[in-house]
This record gives sequence, structure tokens and C-alpha cells, in this order.
Amino acid sequence: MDFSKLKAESKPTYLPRPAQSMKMNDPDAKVLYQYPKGQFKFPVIPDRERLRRNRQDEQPVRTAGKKQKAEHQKKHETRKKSNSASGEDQRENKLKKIQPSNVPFRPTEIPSPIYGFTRPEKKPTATKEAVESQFENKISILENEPFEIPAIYHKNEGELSEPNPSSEEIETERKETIDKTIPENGVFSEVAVSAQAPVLPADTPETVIAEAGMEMDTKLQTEIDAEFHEDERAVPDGSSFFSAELVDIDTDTEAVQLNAVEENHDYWHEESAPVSVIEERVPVTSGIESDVWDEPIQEQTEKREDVSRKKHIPFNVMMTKQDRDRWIQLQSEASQKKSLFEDEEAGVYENVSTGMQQSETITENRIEAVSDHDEEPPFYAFPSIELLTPPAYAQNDQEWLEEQSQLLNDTLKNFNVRAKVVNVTQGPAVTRFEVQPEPGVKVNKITNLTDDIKLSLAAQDIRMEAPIPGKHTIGIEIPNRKSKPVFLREVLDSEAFKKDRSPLAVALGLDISGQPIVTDLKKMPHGLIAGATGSGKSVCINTMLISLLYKATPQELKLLLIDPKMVELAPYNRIPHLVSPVITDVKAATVALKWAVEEMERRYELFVHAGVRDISRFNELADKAGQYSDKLPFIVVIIDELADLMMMSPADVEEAISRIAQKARACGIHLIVATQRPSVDVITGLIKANIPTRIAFSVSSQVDSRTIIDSGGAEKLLGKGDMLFAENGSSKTVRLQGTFVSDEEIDQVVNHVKNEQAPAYLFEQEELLSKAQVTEETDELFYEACEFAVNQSGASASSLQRRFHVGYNRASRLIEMMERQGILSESRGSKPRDVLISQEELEFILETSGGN
Ligand SMILES: Nc1ncnc2c1ncn2[C@@H]1O[C@H](COP(=O)(O)OP(=O)(O)OP(=O)(O)O)[C@@H](O)[C@H]1O
Repeated sequence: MDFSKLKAESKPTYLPRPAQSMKMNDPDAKVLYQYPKGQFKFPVIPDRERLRRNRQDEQPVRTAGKKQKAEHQKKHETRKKSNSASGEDQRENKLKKIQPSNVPFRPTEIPSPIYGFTRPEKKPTATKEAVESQFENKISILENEPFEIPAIYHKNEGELSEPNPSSEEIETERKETIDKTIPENGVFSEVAVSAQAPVLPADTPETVIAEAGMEMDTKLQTEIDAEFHEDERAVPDGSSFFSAELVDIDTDTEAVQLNAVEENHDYWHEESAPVSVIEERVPVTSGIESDVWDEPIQEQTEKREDVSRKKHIPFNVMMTKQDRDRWIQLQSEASQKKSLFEDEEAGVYENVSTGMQQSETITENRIEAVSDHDEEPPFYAFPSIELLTPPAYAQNDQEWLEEQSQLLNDTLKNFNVRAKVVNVTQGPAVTRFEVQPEPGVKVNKITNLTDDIKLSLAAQDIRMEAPIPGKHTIGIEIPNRKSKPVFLREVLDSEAFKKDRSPLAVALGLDISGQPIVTDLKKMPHGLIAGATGSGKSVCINTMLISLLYKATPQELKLLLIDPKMVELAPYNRIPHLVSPVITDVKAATVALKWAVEEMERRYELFVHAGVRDISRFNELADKAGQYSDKLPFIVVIIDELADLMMMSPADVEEAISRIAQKARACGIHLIVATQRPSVDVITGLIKANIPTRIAFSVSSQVDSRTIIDSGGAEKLLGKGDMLFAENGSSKTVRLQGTFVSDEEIDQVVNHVKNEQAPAYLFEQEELLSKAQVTEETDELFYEACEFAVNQSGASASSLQRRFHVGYNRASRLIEMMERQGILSESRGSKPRDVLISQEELEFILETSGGN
């Protein structure tokens, strides 16, 4: 192809492509373009535009308004460009369009994001009156607010009503305002600067724009105040709160202003000259300033420029999602600050004690009411050890022991088991013979001989521990010829008990080697005691209680005793440690357990407020603060015979027990549950899983033993205090002879404690019973059913069934309840029951009972 020919062409041309070549799809075919020559004309700038540009050139100082306008123009042009389609025809059209013509300018119709092409009828452009009224609106909003209105707003009102003040006047006023607003230290107040804008005349649409900018400035500054002066929260109504309110108002007024801006959209695009007039005034008015002034004004104009730039973007004056989110965030921050301030004022976070006081308002603190605030706890003398029976010393039965050892060796030899007794330990009720098998002898060779050994030793029962954990021997436990009772005093007098500083230390008994076993209920943290009748459960609970009376003051420990058997724990009535008299009623017991759950929740709330994890830390802090009365006592809930409770209301009891067992440890509530029947319907999986410490007394079968301690062995126990103790989830059980405490001892100790302090019950059994009654009788539909019956002047079970979509049982129960309450008459055969109360009486009932 000859390119030199093509160069000679003067006009841009498309090379004519023969139809044939098109068909042939010639790969060499190309489209070339050349710039026009000769007739080309640069676009002529309209006169008005040139004038404006000249004026701009004359202007020495660049202002923020200029930047704003230039940017706007740039955007406007870009938008125009983007609207114009590419291609030659379009280019030519564009050239035509740019050329000056006498046809008046008409704005391109752009669909509104809100109205589309069907915009509402345009209101007359914002006149001076319109702007004034907008300002008046704004001022009236501000005046209705409780806070003080900046004087500048009032001033503006006056200024707006004045016809076009001269530039000198503006300047003097501006000077005055600046003088007033400059602090002595010379730091320029941003609010003062931002408030200068309304001084500009308000008779042009551009003024409206400038004012809108000012609005945005004020908003910006209030937002900046809110964000950067967060630590300024000392004012009750809060400067931050004020800011948030102001932002709120500004958002509204801004919407109004932006409306005006949008309505003057045509001016915005077409007549930009007045804008420059206003912009020119800025350097004139700010010309008085020295270097100190320049900087803030520069900042301020920059801000305004930013704001104007922002304002260009949306025609949409509706609150966008981001705006809303931001607004909500600002409001919530303000309210948070306010609440924080209020909290601080109340001194909530001052110390633990005040935290506790605040929490007291959440739940009823009944324990606090027991003791006086900020006083030393009342004196409590622990009972003397002399009140208990002295320990019994068993005679050394050495002869019998040697005899039994010999018998055991002979039996093993007779059965060809190469093993012999290497050690003998005599406990209070049982003696353990340690047998060591020779190498190569299987353990089960010995364990298989249980019955044979029992026969040859003529023992009542034997229990084998094969092997003894941590030893090379197998333990064969044979009951003593004469069992020695372990009196409580023996353990309480031991070093182990005396040295234990926990108020919840309890004596359990002596192990097989005669060592006292003391456990801490805090570590337990909940215990399950199970065994057949007469095996020693009640005695065990008694020894625990007496131990506690020897260790804990009534201020340190509160007891909730539930004794459905009625007689076992009765002696403890009226001791100062009780939260209520011993509960013997099963229904009341259920409610009492619920109280314990509530108390647990209350304590956790207290801990949250005090910022502690558990009761010991909480009490430590209360001690340090000298708030002895705020210390929380430990609560030990003892249930003697869980089976009775489980028979009555299994769901409620199981729920309460498992909730306490699950999480009450840290808040100082401990649970000890005793039962005769260790079957799975009493000790459910849920209860068992949450009570890690188990004490198994003698049971009748290995299955029962497994239910209690997850292994056999309890069926071989001797009864009368012989027990297997599995501490806190341990699979290893320890055989103990439980301590014994007689009724006389209990009476003596209890009398002493009763004399020390009077009981301060938190509730009586009757209260619990009435509460249980109410709970039982409550039906959430009751009040609605009453209203229905009164409105219908009668009710029947079937009508209630239809109205409330309930079953017959519930409907008839509701009818019976209404009858008992005297709302409905008694049954009259097939006739409907009469309503015995009026509408007013019903309303009174509803008001007094709280049902509505
Ligand atoms: N540690 C002990 N030392 C000596 N004797 C004991 C001991 N524990 C219990 N006994 C004896 O066993 C008897 C029954 O004990 P206890 O009343 O505690 O049994 P229980 O398991 O509570 O029975 P129930 O479930 O029927 O009430 C007591 O009267 C007492 O004589």
C-alpha cells in the first residue's frame, strides 16, 4: 500500500472498501485517520467564561473557593466528556456545540437519582427571603435546645435582614468577631473561624452554597470535637453530648441547605462568576491578619474546600447508610460518655465496695441486711473441743494379727500360690495384710482366692486391693475382731485439722493406717454421699456439720439444710449459721434450691462488677477496703435424702442441683447430697457428672457401687461408717472409717453455738411454701382468661379452649382457678358459670396483682 498518497489527503477519510474485498475479508485492509487541515478551528471560549478567567488572573491570591470551583469545572467537563460518545460524527457534533451561538444555554436533563425524569416542579430559586427563612428555621431549632446558642447565630439573623453590607462593613465586623473569639494565648478557635462564613451576603445562590459549606464546617468541627476531645467528659450534659445534638440538628439543616443547592443546580453550572466575587472577598476580609492568622484561616478554607468537594458528589440529600451508621455511632458514643460520666459521678469504679453497692440495686442483697455495714464482725467463740467425747484407744491386738498372718500364708501355700504377707496395718475397723507375690505369680491367682481366704480366715467379709496403688503388694482387708469407733474429737484434735485454715475443712475419719483424713469442701467442691440404710450417711453429715461449726463463724458460713426425713438435722435449728430453719418440706426444698441458684447468679453479678473471679478474691478486696459486712459468706447446701426430693419434682430439683453443681464453686456455694438409693433415677447422669467428690458407704450390690464411685467395692464395706472416699474426680478410692458423733455431742456443740449468736434467717419455710403455692397456681393465661370471662359475662372450659387454643386440662384448671379466686361461680351442671365480679373489680385485681 502506498502511504505517500495517503499523506497527501487533506481531510480525514475512511478508505473506501470495495464490496468485493469485504467479502474476501482482506487481512491487509486498514482504517487510517488524519488530523484535519486548513478548515480546522479551535473551540472558542464563550465571552462570559473569558471574562471570568481574566478576573481570576487578576486575582493575586488563590482562595479555597477557587480551588473548589476549578475542581467543580473539571468534574463538569469530565462528565460532559464521558457523556459524549466516541466517533467522528460525535466529535463533529461536539465541535459544533462548543462554537458560540445565540441559542440560550439549556442544561442537559440528567435523571435524578430520586425522581428520575419526573422531578417535582421546581420551586422558585432560593431568594434572599428563602435563605432568611431557612436561617430563621435553624435559629428557632437551636433556640429550642437546652444549650446555649452561639451568639453568632443571632448575629447572622440580623445581618441577613440587612441589604448587602459593604465590604468595609463586613471587614470591620469580621475583625470584631475575630477579636472576640481569639483566646489570649493566641490559639485560634476553630469554631470562631467557622462561624465567619455567614457574614457573607445572602442575596445570591452562591451565598446559599457558601452557607451550606459553613454548615458543613460547623458539622465537621463538632465531629472533630467529638472525636478528638473524647477525654473531655467532665461536663454533666457533656460537650460531647452537645456535639452529638448539634450534629443532629446540623444534619437536618444541612439537608435543607442542600435542597436549596440542588434547586439552584442550574446556577451552579451556568453562572459561576458570582462565586468568584464571594471568593475574592475572603482574602480581603482576611487581609488584616498577620502570620499567626494565616494558618488557621488557611486550614479553615481548606476544610471548606473539602466540604464543598464532598458536597459536589451527592445530589441525593437522603441520609445514606454510612451517614446513618456514623450518626448512630456518634449518638451512641455521646450517650456512652454520658452514662460513663454518671457512673463515675456515682463512684461505681472507685473500689470494690462501691461496686458491690451498685450491684445491690440489681438484686436484693438479703445477706447484707444481716450484718451492719463497715463494722467489725460480731465476736464468735468457737465451741470447745471438750464438748466432744474423747477418743477411744484400742488395745493392741498383736497376737490376733500374727495369727491371721500365719493363716493367710498357709492358705496361699495350700493353693500353690507363691506369695507371703510382708506387712500388716491395723485401722480402726479393718486390718490390711499386704501380700507380695513371688516373680511369675499372676495377681489374679490371688484375687481368685477371695472366697477361699474368707473361708479359711473365717472373716465376715474381705476386700482385696490388687495391687495397692504405688506398691508391689496386694492388699487384703479383713475386718477387725473388735472395731474401734472413731470419735470426732480424735480427728478435730489432729494436726491435720488444726492446721487447715479453710473455714470449710471437715473431718471425715481415719484411713486404714489410722491417719486422720480431713477434706476441704472448697476443694470438693460438691459431694455425693450414698449408701444403704444404716450405713452411716447421716452420721457422716453430722460430723461434717459439727466440724464446720468448729471452723467457721456464722459470718463466714451459711448453711441451707434440707432434711426430708425431718429428724436427722432437726437439732441444728436456730443456730446462727442457718439461712432458714431446717427445711423438711419437699416443695419448700425445691423453692429453696431455686433460691440458691438465684443467689449464685447474684454473686456472679457482684463478681463482674467488682472485677474478680471468685469469692476468696472478692472477700480479700472487701477485707482490704474494711467493708467486712460486704464479705460474702460461703453457703453449704446439704440435702439429706435426695431420693425424696427427686420423687416430688424431679425436673426442678435436677435442674437446680445441676446448675449449682456446674458453676457454684467459684461463688462459694457448695452442695452435699446424700441418698439411700443410688439408682440412676435419683443420681441422674447430669447430677453425677457435676458432683465430682463421692463417698460410698456400704451398698447391697456392685451395680450400686458402680453408680456411686464408678467401680465396685462398696458392696464389700462393713457399714457403720466404713466408707470409700473418692476425692474430686479421682478414680482411686480410699477406705476410711468415718468419724462418729453422738447426739449428746451434737446437742452440746449446737447449744454453745446458739448461745453465741441469734439466728438471722433470710426466709422461713412457710414463705417458701407460699411461694411454691403461687408458682404452682400461676398460669400465664390466667389474667387473660379472667378478662375474657368478664367480657363475655361467663366462661366455660370449652370456650377457653376455643379462645386460647389450649387443651381441656389447662382450660378446666383455669376455670377452677377463677372459681377459687371468686371470679366465676361454681359449676351449675350444663349451664355456663356466672361472672361474680365487675369490669372495675377485674381492673383492680389486675392492677394489684400486676397482671395486665
Ligand atoms: N462412723 C460410725 N462409727 C460408728 N458407728 C456408726 C458410724 N456411722 C454410723 N454408725 C452407726 O450406724 C447407725 C446408722 O447410721 P446412720 O443413721 O448414719 O445411717 P444412715 O445411712 O443415715 O441410714 P438411713 O439412711 O436409714 O438414715 C448409727 O446409729 C450408728 O450407730
